Amino acid sequence: MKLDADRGDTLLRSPLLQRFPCLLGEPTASETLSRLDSELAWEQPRLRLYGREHPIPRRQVWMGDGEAYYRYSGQGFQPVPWHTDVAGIRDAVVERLATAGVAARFNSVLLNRYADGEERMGWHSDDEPELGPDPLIAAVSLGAERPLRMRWRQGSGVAFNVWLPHDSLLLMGPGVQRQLQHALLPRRIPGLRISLTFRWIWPNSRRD
Ligand SMILES: O=C(O)CCC(=O)C(=O)O
Ligand SMILES: [Fe+2]
Repeated sequence: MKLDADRGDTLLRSPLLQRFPCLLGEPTASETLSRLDSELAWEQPRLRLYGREHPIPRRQVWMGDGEAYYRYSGQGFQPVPWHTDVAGIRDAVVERLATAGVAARFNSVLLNRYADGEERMGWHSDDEPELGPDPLIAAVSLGAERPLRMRWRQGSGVAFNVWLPHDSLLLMGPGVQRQLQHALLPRRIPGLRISLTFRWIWPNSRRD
């Protein structure tokens, strides 16, 4: 059982897309979900889309080391300091990936809070310049199981769903952002979901 969790589930070999179950275990995973929900200062910034401003259809917190300044849709985000639980999840991710033979480091995380299946994130790749040319991104899911929809940016490959159960980890390896886009589309799935997408922001890449 332990071995299977360590090896995970390889969804794509090139670029590497791999899903691991049971990152934190219970009751830690469920307790962490409710602590993050109640303790973090969730924000709903307004972003400009096609010349009009809209509140994002979810809530978020940008967290990390002080140097991990990030620009996204024309706005800058200064990270809030690490919450103890989130630092613990970061360390568990690094350890699980190391066991799977993947070396990774993270100085920042975007936490996304989806109150229910109506809340969502549109099509995008995580390809901002501060992430470097071929970022490795690790996404942890807590709460309601929803599919991350993936589609190829070029060619005729078919789109597919990656279901992300409570307490799972999805590794998006180098090349995933360059070759694919992903989205969390609205679905009739009830329940709170919080995702944590861990990244490495190159220090001194501030663009403003
Ligand atoms: O909520 C998710 O699983 C997707 C989050 C995401 O794509 C991101 O934070 O860039
Ligand atoms: Fe993303």
